[in-house]
Amino acid sequence: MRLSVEVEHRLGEFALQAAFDAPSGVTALFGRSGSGKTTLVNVIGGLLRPGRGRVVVDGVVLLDTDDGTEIPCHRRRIGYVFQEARLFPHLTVRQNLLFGRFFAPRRERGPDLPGVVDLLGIGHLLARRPAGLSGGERQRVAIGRALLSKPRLLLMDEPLASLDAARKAEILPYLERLRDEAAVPIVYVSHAMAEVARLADTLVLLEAGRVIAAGPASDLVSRLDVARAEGDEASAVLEAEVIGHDAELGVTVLSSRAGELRIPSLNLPAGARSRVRIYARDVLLAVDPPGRISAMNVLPGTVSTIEELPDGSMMLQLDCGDARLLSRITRGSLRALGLRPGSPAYAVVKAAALADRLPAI
Ligand SMILES: Nc1ncnc2c1ncn2[C@@H]1O[C@H](COP(=O)(O)OP(=O)(O)OP(=O)(O)O)[C@@H](O)[C@H]1O
Repeated sequence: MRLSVEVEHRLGEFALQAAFDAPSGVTALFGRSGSGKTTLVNVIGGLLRPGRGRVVVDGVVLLDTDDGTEIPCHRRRIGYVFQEARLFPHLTVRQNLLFGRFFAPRRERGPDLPGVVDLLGIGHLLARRPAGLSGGERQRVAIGRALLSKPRLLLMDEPLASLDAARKAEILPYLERLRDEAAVPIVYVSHAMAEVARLADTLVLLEAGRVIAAGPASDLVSRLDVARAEGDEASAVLEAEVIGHDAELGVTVLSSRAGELRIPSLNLPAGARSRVRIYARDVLLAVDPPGRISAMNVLPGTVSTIEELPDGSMMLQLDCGDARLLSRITRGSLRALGLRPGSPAYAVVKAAALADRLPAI
């Protein structure tokens, strides 16, 4: 499956001129408020006809203004999940879910009610009405309803934005399951890097109506321009695989493109995949291999870029193995270490810094 989008559109003062291509999986549209994310989603979904545009999902042309192709919104087979769940208040959860199924083309393959209920963990809610659900539960039902319409694409516009931190944490693992188990591509709008780092396979960065970068999320998150915008939250994201556990040391060992990582024990079997988000503020640098040290992760690398941040601190990008890490240190530390682009250095990260960065399973 591939998603291909090209749009040119004016809205008053605002000009959207954006194009991107994405493979299957989760494609995050990421950018500040007003950068054009929702406008782009509305074009994909067919709620807005752009001045010029082409939208192709899995080889099916949904829109091509050049040759006049325009499949109407209700026939695009696109599932929507908005910031608020928008469930029918007078219907039970089961009836809300079945409402989604009502729109599913009979001949198409897709998830069934028991499969969706199991995927989203909403079996115990089926007889309830939306008013009796938490915000996170409501969103899970809204996702289930969208999935049961057998969409060829799921559009999620800031689905977690109206939830508090605890509800976000509760729902994220379900979104991960959705990504990993349901064969539906997802376009996910967000301006929260924490969500993007956890969920996105592809990242499309929007700024003032333009795509400033698009590509694999793990490569883009650690780019300096992204890091600059993220400030204290700047990070690198590594895809990792569990190699094993050391019960005595209380750690789980993961392999990643940057090298082996040790993190506090995780309840995952060997071979399981996980993502690790490493914040620039948690990465210390050493010129020589540190000797006796409490930090469990020492990753050799080479400094590739150094940049001063607006607050006077320094952001260094480090090539470690096949991956890129970020480290934020003071100007004084940089001077003391004498690091320059091309200098070898060791990235030092304590295991505990990686503890709460992992998906709860
Ligand atoms: N009908 C309209 N007329 C004029 N300008 C509009 C109209 N609708 C949206 N805009 C402008 O287009 C720009 C992009 O809006 P859009 O909603 O796509 O941004 P966004 O990235 O989704 O923002 P947010 O994260 O706040 O939802 C904004 O500057 C907005 O003010």
